[in-house]
Amino acid sequence: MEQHRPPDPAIELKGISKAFGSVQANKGIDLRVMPGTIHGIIGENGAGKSTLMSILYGFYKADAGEVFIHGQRTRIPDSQAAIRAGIGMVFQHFKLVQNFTVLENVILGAEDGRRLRPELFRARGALKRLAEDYELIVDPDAKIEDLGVGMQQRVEILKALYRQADILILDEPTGVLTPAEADHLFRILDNLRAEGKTILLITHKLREIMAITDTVSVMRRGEMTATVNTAETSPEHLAELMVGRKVLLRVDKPLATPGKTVLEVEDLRVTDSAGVARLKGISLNVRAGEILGIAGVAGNGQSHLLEVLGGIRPATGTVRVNGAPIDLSGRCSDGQSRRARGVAHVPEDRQREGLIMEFAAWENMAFGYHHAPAYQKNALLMDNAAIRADTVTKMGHFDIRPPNPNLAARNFSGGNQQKLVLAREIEQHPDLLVVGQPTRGVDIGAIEFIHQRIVALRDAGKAVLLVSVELEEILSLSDRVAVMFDGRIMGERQAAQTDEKELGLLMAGMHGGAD
Ligand SMILES: Nc1ncnc2c1ncn2[C@@H]1O[C@H](COP(=O)(O)OP(=O)(O)OP(=O)(O)O)[C@@H](O)[C@H]1O
Repeated sequence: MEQHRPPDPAIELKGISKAFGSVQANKGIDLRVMPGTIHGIIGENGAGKSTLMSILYGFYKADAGEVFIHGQRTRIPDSQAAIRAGIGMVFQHFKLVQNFTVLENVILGAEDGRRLRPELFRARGALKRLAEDYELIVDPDAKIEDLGVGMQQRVEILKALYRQADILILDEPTGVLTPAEADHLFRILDNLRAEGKTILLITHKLREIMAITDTVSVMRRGEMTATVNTAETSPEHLAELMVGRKVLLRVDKPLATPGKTVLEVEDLRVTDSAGVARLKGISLNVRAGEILGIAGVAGNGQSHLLEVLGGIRPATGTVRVNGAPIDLSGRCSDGQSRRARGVAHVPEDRQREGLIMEFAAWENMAFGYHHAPAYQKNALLMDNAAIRADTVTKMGHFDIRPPNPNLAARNFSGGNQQKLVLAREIEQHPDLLVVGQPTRGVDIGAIEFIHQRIVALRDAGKAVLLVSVELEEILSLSDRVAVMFDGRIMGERQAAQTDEKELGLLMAGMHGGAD
């Protein structure tokens, strides 16, 4: 009788190692992923997930180890080789040409010496088929700059599929998506799996791992420590495998005892450079010892509110901190005076607004606080040694890895970059913390820690304004919740007296009953 040989794994890694200086980012990694499956990769910040994917995509050269694609030993010295091997990557920070159309972006780099016009014609047909087969619907003639992030991500996927990828790597694909966009992405991934494609999915969201993957591997400190069938595990078990201890998946906090009003916002209005009204008369207040959460689907004005409060976007209206009005001209230098007034700001986009990526961690730690007396040597000079020492202390408090103050911000993993910004702002013990998406890209152990620190700030009598697209985070951290829709506050609720359903209705612009 003929014996059926099991198929070769779509991806097999054997003994992959990679060091950056003294940091061993990957240590002898073995991994097998079967074709037609979705395989999740989880792990703490800095565990080495992105490094491993970069090796598979030919961005980094491994120091040791072998890659087999569908049973064939494959060398991947660059991304061209990865594409030839049928591997496609969907980046966190998209690499599309903004003023080109979707179609032009899809063929860019794939023309392969062929003539442009027939290639465009061919691509138009291919996009139509891909849209039908996988629900990957995008207008081929739209300019990238006019598309939202969810659509841009679809273009990245289309680009990979157009190049015949049958293995797709997605690194934190839902970090920038609205919940509806994330659901759509998962339908696309499901369709791709049904067609036999193999998908590697890096995410910190255990909910996503449980919902979509077949198997999941856990990385810890550069090693692959476990691989399990998703159906045989639970979020609690995965969290424990990842962090090596039990993790509280919900915040446990005492009731708030709010004091005097710290932040008063009255009739705040913003019109953007294209003349579109983004904030249409926002009024709210936050008292000492309470956390006000701002819920809302991304793009309803929350980012503009954060930027105004952070001093980097002009607005009309009134904002008072501890009773005194603050300047709303939006000049960057105003950030400094705000800090002197006890306002700390964690922007939503750590790479654009929170850090200077080429600067060392210690330089970033002084960013905005360079006038602090502890950082001054004398009237003219800053005390660099003191800033470095302070950075090391803060890195310890926030478990930032590696705890090297001289490393440039760009050489930290994404989650550790986020922790650098949070450490800088929270450790100032501000009267008012304005924080956007505090746990984006952050691992589950660090989320627990960051949540505890925000609650501790509240319990020390400080005021916190929290913006997050994660409804779970809003509900578990906030004392009061205000919902934003289309530049307005749709309603306000005590967090203990509302739920995801009611907030969801408000977030969709529907009034959910009495205010
Ligand atoms: N180009 C580089 N130079 C120096 N160190 C680097 C470089 N790239 C990554 N590292 C280090 O390698 C380690 C692994 O980083 P990697 O980005 O792979 O982690 P990760 O698991 O993807 O983390 P996160 O969940 O935070 O994105 C980290 O300690 C990081 O600081």
